[in-house]
Amino acid sequence: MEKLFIEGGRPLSGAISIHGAKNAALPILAASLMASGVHTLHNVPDLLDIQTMLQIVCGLGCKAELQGDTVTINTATADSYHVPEQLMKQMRSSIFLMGPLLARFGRVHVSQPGGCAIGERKIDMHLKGLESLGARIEETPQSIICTAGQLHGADIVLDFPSVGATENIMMAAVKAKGRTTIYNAAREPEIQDLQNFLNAMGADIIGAGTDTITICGVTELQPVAYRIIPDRIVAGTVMVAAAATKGNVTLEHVNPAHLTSVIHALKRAGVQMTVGDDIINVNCLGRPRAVERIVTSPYPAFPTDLQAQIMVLLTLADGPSIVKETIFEGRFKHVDELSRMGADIRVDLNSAFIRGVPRLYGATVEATDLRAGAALVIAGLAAHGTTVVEQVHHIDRGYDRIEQMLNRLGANIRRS
Ligand SMILES: CC(=O)N[C@H]1[C@@H](OP(=O)(O)OP(=O)(O)OC[C@H]2O[C@@H](n3ccc(=O)[nH]c3=O)[C@H](O)[C@@H]2O)O[C@H](CO)[C@@H](O)[C@@H]1O
Ligand SMILES: C=C(OP(=O)(O)O)C(=O)O
Repeated sequence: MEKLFIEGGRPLSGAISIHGAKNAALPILAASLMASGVHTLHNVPDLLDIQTMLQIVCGLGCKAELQGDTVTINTATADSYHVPEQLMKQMRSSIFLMGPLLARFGRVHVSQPGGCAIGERKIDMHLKGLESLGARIEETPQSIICTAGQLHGADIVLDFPSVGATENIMMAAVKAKGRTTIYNAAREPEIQDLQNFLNAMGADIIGAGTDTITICGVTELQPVAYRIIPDRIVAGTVMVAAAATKGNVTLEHVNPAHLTSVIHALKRAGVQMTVGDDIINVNCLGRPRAVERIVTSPYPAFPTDLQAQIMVLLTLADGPSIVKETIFEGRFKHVDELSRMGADIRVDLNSAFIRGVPRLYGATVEATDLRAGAALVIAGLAAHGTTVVEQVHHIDRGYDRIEQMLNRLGANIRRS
């Protein structure tokens, strides 16, 4: 098992280009199955989850490879609607195969998806949505078999604006007969990216980015070339790392509009932020200011995927802060690890009460999930002494060689 060895105490400085978004690339890769032929996807990050998705689509009969940041995928040879349990278990995003396979083959055989241990993460809204479109679902603890003749449009009201359920239903509805409207849809930028990709293939979708998405069924889709949006969570992670190390970093190839809540939170923490068309400069001169309250919520509010990272900054602030997590019930696992580095945090239900300390100290800590792991890397960069982060494979799910990215900004991180 690889570990990261971080020598802390060096301010990050310089410029860095942000890679493509995992959470956009994964559903788009799955959606490419719906149009037979050769697709070219640009700005695809080289991540563990992307490799897993490529393994899955190859297992379904496609030919796919990642070269540089470009995936070429030939879906013409796809001949299976069964995703083996061992691959399903490796990531949550394996569930994105349901909508596309149902749309292409009228049948899909999967099992419960895996992914970060950050909560129960049910898939009931995905399944209810597909049922509304006319799919029949047989669910056992081992497998989910979903069949349909011709899917039909439907009005679907989500109980909660689930990102994954919105995307799965959108994909399944693209070739359904008639019109589907998803109410209380999630509004994340990755959903807009999926809409743009599907429309480029010939779908007829409007409304992504709002809470009402309308999909008019079409019969034909064509393969396309498409560029994935920048990863707003990787960008946010670097922004917090720059601030926590009192650094001065310019992020390039980002979309500042996707980061409004994060920029706002950092400004409240006293960090100087300068925003251009596709660049953001982060400059932190002194100790961060405490922030009375940060609450995670669906987009455009503060993202749960940056909750652990911003908490690190607040552990170093000049007073008390509160971070409330409203999306996932098990997303405070980094708190115990940060406490081992000298942070003063008390958790009560879904709120973390943080009392800022002047400094953190290096320790051996465990990445329990992807973003908790990223937060520990930031803590290690800001801490005095050496931090060892174990279970790095979690971090590799969402960051393309995090140590190389941060070392380009002056960090001292070794993987071994
Ligand atoms: C690949 C991807 O895009 N992952 C993102 C996606 O995950 P994901 O799509 O899994 O997140 P959801 O928006 O679906 O989950 C939000 C909440 O709804 C619950 N829920 C969800 C579906 C369902 O059928 N039933 C149900 O109860 C979940 O347990 C959770 O409490 O959005 C999350 C919330 O922004 C992010 O943290 C993840 O990085
Ligand atoms: C929770 C995350 O991803 P996933 O939904 O793929 O587990 C994440 O990206 O932080």
